[in-house]
Amino acid sequence: MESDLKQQLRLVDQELHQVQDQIQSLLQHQESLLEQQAELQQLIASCRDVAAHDENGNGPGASKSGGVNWSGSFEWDNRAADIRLNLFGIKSYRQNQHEIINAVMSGRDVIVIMAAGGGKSLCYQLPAMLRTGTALVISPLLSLIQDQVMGLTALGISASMLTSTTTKDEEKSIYKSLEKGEGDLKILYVTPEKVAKSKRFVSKLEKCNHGGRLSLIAIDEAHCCSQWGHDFRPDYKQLGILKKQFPRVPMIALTATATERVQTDLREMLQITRCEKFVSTVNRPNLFYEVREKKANGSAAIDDIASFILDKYSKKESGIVYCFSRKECEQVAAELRKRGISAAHYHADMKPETRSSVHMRWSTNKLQVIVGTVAFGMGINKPDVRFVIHHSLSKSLETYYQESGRAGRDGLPAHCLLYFRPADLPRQSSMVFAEMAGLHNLYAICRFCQSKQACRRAAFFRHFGEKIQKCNGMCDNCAFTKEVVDTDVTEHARSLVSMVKESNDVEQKLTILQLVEQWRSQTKKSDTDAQLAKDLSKDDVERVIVQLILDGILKEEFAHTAYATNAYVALGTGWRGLLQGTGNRKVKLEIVKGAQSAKKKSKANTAPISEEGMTFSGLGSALDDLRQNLAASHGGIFPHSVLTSQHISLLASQKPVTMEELEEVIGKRIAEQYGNEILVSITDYLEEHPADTENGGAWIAPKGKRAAEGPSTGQAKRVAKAPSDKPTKAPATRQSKRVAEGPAHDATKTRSIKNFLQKSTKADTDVGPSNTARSNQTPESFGPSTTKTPTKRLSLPRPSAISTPAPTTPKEEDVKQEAGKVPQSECIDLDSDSEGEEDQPALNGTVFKRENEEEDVIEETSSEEDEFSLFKRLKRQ
Ligand SMILES: Nc1ncnc2c1ncn2[C@@H]1O[C@H](COP(=O)(O)OP(=O)(O)OP(=O)(O)O)[C@@H](O)[C@H]1O
Repeated sequence: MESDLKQQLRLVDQELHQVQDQIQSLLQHQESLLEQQAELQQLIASCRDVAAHDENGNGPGASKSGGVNWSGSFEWDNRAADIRLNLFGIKSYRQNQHEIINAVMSGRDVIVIMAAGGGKSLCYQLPAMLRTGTALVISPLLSLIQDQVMGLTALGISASMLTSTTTKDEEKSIYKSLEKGEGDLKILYVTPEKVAKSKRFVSKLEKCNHGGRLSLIAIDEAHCCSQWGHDFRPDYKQLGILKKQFPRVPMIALTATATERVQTDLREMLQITRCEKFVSTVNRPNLFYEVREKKANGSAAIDDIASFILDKYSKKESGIVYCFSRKECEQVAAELRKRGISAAHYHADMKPETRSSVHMRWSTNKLQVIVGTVAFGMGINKPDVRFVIHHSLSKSLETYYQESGRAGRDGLPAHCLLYFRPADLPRQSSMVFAEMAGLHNLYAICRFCQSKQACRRAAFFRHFGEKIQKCNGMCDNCAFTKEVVDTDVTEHARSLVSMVKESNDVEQKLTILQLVEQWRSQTKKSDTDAQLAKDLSKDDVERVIVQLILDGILKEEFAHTAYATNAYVALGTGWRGLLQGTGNRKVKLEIVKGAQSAKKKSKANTAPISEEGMTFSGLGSALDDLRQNLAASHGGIFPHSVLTSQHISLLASQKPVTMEELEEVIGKRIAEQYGNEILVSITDYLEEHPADTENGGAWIAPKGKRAAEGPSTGQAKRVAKAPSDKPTKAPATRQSKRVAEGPAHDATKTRSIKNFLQKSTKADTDVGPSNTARSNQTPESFGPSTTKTPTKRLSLPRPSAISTPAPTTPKEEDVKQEAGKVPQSECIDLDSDSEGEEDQPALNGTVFKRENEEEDVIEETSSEEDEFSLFKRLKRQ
């Protein structure tokens, strides 16, 4: 009787398992359908936009909504143009900026989706300058806030922040300004916590609004509102109260990426359901995407990374290497240092002083590479990051887009390199499986990595629901020719799945790596299957297993211990179909045979320029030196706060030689601050290179490679279109024409400019026309008054000119000190040919310590508060 019942129970259990599998599979299917639905809706919306654009004859960013053509003329146009050029130093608007500014100025709520480096800040900073009162900006990280406030202060804009680092006196004066309108505070930055937790602050805001002085509210990194976004912050959820309290104040929510679902969340949470939406392309044409197979041997993998950096970035161009765990960061940084690269680790488990110092050294180009966990993320404002390397897989395509997108924010060529090894999958999956759609997102990036043929860029377009655009050879699969064989591995797959079934039947759990080992050793011994083992390398077997997981034939299962989560392989929903051969189910694997070579250039295809480093040449290089020196002598501000790379490119091509000409390129404010030095640098250069009509000193890719299209400057385009490896001729600007006409003419001209400068400097010192403006500036903003000696040739050493690493430089010593901090006991054996065994128990599964990145990020946010004063102090030193 009892045995009958037990038999029945077993049957019910079995059926329950099957039902659960089916539910799981249906849920996955539902998830993927929802995703497709969102993507299709977005595609339909963008088709409508294109149709509207065609009808109206407006540009792609033009937006006409509710009868308003945001690209049209508005009463503030002239004032806006004046502030744009003369205050912000920006010559023309980029896609959508003008329209967004018009919508905000018209009092509308707006969602802005614009890629990293696209120019989101201008969209709220410019209206903040145009409108009366104070703009409130909510930003998630102190480091971001601090950079923005410093940048604005350097431009002479009254900007402050209210954070835990604000002194009582500063707070008092900010509150007075909000309450009574004292002072002229134009932009106030706060973290979301301030809005969510400080009643006092909200009541001051109410007073500010009551007095008609709350000009607008900007929510930066707005994707943090949504649980569907990649960086959810609970405090962002509270921001809905702002619209409730201040319904008439325009709100602008900005983010680099937001799927349709995230956008819906944003609208609802911020209570701006009737807002205008401006979506710019996610395309970053200057980024070259590449996925490489990561070698199983840890040391060989680092060798690969090191030679990539040393070969292509020998001028110490900045880069980031992302790692999975803190321990891995320390080890990889130490190994890179051993290979002659100036690198330091960065993660949440470091003293605030050390973290701040690493960040500072990297920001000021004294350290080439930061090796960080994803905790080193959102706060990065450095525009000239030339490469982002992922030593380990990201957790989704979206996070990869964000993390790799920290490269090339200045619009110049940069390289995004991801090292993928299928055996890295369980490390990530054991971290994300509990997240909503965690596995679904992780498997999407695995598919991206497993593919040897599909365009990487197209994967991003599809993911973000955007129409596919040309890649122009800017990813490995489009740039390189390789023989990819679509290999039928159905038999191998069957054999692997049988093995999983057998072990599951006896309740034995297998990790991916254990399955690989067991399968290889058993098939080698088998009379019938020995050939199967010979067909595939160990790496290929790992790839087949991951492919089976991606196809739902196998699945991952997770088991918890007190300290870790273990990932195992189990039977997925499709295993029966494969084993029974129903539906002619085939399993295919893309296998690359032989070496890859660069594809022949097609009409659209440029050379993979990011294969090479990028640097300025000629006058561009002289101006690059100058901005480094000026930044250092002006209280250690960032070089791009003096001149952006776009400015340098324009100056190098247009070669202005009078203050008026210079103002046309960089605007009055920057010209007022640094104009004399810039003109001296240009005239000196022209004097020394009278025949320099070539290239104009724009950025060049060394070793004769062509540069990709840079930021939206005419010069960038011209360089990109150069038909040969020869440097491109400068456009026929006034100056280049003049130079071409004869050096004698120019020499006279440059001498007279020098005379003029000498005179004007003297006048400056005596009565100082530009002193009036400067007298209002804080010493910290503008530093020592180097503008007083413009005629003296600036010949300070060029920081970036330090070529090969010299072990005795203080910089290297710093780095060695960092190395000394890595406890030996924590170092993995990089020579072992292990499958990540350093993190695994001997027998029973893949164990990963819970050093997850979320923890890192949270820690960073809190400890960054403490770091701020340190950061400021270090910056001043
Ligand atoms: N219209 C423009 N023309 C030239 N440069 C511009 C323009 N608009 C903005 N920039 C410059 O582009 C750079 C990036 O701008 P910004 O920091 O606003 O980007 P972002 O969209 O906020 O990027 P991220 O999401 O990475 O923070 C800045 O140096 C900014 O001065």
